[in-house]
Amino acid sequence: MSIKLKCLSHTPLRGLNDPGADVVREVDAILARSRAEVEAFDPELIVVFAPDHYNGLFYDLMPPFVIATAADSVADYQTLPGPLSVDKELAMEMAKFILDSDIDIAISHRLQVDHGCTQTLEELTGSLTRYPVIPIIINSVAPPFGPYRRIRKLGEAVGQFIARLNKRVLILGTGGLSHEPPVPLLADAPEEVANFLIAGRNPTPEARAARQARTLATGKIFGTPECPLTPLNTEWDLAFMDLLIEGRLAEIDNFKIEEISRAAGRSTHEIRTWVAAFSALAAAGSYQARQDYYRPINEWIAGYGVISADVTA
Ligand SMILES: O=C(O)CCc1cccc(O)c1O
Ligand SMILES: [Fe+2]
Repeated sequence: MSIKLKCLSHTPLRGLNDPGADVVREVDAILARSRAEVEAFDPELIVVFAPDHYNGLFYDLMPPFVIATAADSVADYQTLPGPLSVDKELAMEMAKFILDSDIDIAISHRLQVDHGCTQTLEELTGSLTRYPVIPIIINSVAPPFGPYRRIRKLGEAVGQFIARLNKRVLILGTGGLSHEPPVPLLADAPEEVANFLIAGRNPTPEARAARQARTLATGKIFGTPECPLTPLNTEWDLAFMDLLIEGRLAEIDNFKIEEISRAAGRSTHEIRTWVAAFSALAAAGSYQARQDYYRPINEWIAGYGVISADVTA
């Protein structure tokens, strides 16, 4: 058994609204190094915990957790199109194991996934099909959310399953850290917006373009007084990464959803994917973790962080 973890922020504005060349080079370098590590590890399975941003999942039936036995990329922003190489049989076995562990999880036999899942896969493996993968989507964008302690339980069940496999497994978490991009809320939404949030799957190319233009326009002003959205919160991000690195996962059970939204932005809850990833790793053995990178990047609307960890025993 050999298990590695990488958690990193994603942002569809990477390459669309870049910060200065020095920062771009730094991030390119860290991603290149991460990708080389994955290549050297040669995982037999990738388990990716990811959010969805109203591309695959909508309020007509919004599940807290979904495991996919098959998944296609919606190719939003500049992400790759096409199917992911999901290990169908193993995904079903994992779903059964999770359910047997008293955790309710939805199963999709044909899930659409967005940049929240595919960007990190591409950055770390060069494609959507390089290795067998199991996507697990954790609702991080569409309130209400279950408490953080449920995310730990989900992660623990996945970690127990992985530990029995006798495979080289890479666990990924993607999203966060602090950030608040212009994602609409259902509460008080005008009818057109509500319709999109409830049943907006497979939008027209025009609707997708309009949405992406809105994200880009926000990226141009994010972090300035002109922008009403919650700014990035470096202090919050560093404290969260320290907590993970120091293995203080039990403290996450006290995380307050509304407090996090206020302090660090509504989409900060994408860190639920990091919580699940670390909980899975911790359930498989003791781990050692390191912070590879952190920088608050307004142009990308992201407290942008990268963490790696390995099971040591
Ligand atoms: O398209 C969307 O709805 C949101 C896009 C988006 C922007 C910045 C950081 C993110 O994590 C992210 O997902
Ligand atoms: Fe996101």
